[in-house]
Amino acid sequence: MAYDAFLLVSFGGPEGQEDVLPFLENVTRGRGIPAERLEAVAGHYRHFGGVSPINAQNRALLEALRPHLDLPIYWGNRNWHPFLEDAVRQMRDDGVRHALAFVTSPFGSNSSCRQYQDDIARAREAVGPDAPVIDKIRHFHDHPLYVESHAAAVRAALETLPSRLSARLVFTAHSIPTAMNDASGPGGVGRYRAQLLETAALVAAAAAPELDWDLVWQSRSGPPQVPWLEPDVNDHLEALSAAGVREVVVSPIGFISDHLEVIWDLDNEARDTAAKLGLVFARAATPGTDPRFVTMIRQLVDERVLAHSNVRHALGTVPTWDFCPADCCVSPKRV
Ligand SMILES: CC1=C(CCC(=O)O)c2cc3nc(cc4[nH]c(cc5[nH]c(cc1n2)c(C)c5CCC(=O)O)c(CCC(=O)O)c4C)C(CCC(=O)O)=C3C
Ligand SMILES: [Fe+2]
Repeated sequence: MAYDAFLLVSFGGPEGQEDVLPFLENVTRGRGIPAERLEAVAGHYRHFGGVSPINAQNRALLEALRPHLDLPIYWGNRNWHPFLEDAVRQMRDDGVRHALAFVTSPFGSNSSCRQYQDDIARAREAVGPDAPVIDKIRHFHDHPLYVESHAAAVRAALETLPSRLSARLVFTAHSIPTAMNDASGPGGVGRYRAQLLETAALVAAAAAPELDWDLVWQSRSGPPQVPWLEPDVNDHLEALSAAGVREVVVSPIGFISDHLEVIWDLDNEARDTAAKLGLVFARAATPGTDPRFVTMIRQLVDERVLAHSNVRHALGTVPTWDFCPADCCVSPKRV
């Protein structure tokens, strides 16, 4: 396939106190998030001066990628500047015809895949008929370099523990409504949780096959009466402590960099929970600009540009594809 641009597509985050509320409005418009939850999340951003770490992390990723890509690079977010629509307009003005998009989430679900594709479609529509065609790069939840990047971080975190032999690995990902999980994948097969279980198993096997591990969830939102994936990481730490576990490594395999959810919900909240329980707690790093992760992106681009569809680096058995079927992760839209 002849691509003439690379587009990084991400979530976006506020870059100052005055950005916090308009950003949260963009994220939660029509989504029924309770006011108390929004207040709390606004407080997390305010705690860091109203600055989300995510935009700086994307800038750093683009700088790390630049020497590895032969294509012009663009960047657009769903929820904050630089917006996707502006990036698509710039591409159009620069004469780009067919861009390849890397979305900063490895997994399927309405929130982590379909929503990004819908937003790309909306941005193209806004720009008009001469907007470039934009293809999304496939899921990479079991790419050997995604797995190895997290596994190396788990090994490094284990090194910091007094007695790594009795440690428990606790893998975390962003919780989503159970109905959204059930509807993820073609025809609704619970693909989000299935992919995360596969990532967790692969990272555990690569990092410390002798240790027990669990997959749990973090950063639940939404109204309390709507069921989301459980258990929450904090509840799980209590259960582990009650069962006699003394040391944990928490590895956020659902995140590619240290988003606000990682630095607040894990480094503040979960760490506090662990401290109250007397658990030794180490948080494993996310890929960020790890050279393995950067190389993975290069490989995913090559996979599409060279159209060597028989060369798909993948360690697991949950299938991935270049173009999502029309019925993938569509319904229910939002709960
Ligand atoms: C699966 C998933 C990912 C991982 C995949 C991906 O990366 O896309 C993710 C990432 C992120 N989520 C983020 C921020 C927020 N997510 C929210 C709300 C929600 N997230 C959801 C799911 C996910 N979210 C859902 C189902 C909701 C409910 C509303 C809805 O149905 O859409 C809210 C509203 C307040 C609240 O938390 O209630 C905020 C502020 C940021 C930026 C962080 C930063 O600034 O560093 C990032 C990377
Ligand atoms: Fe989110």
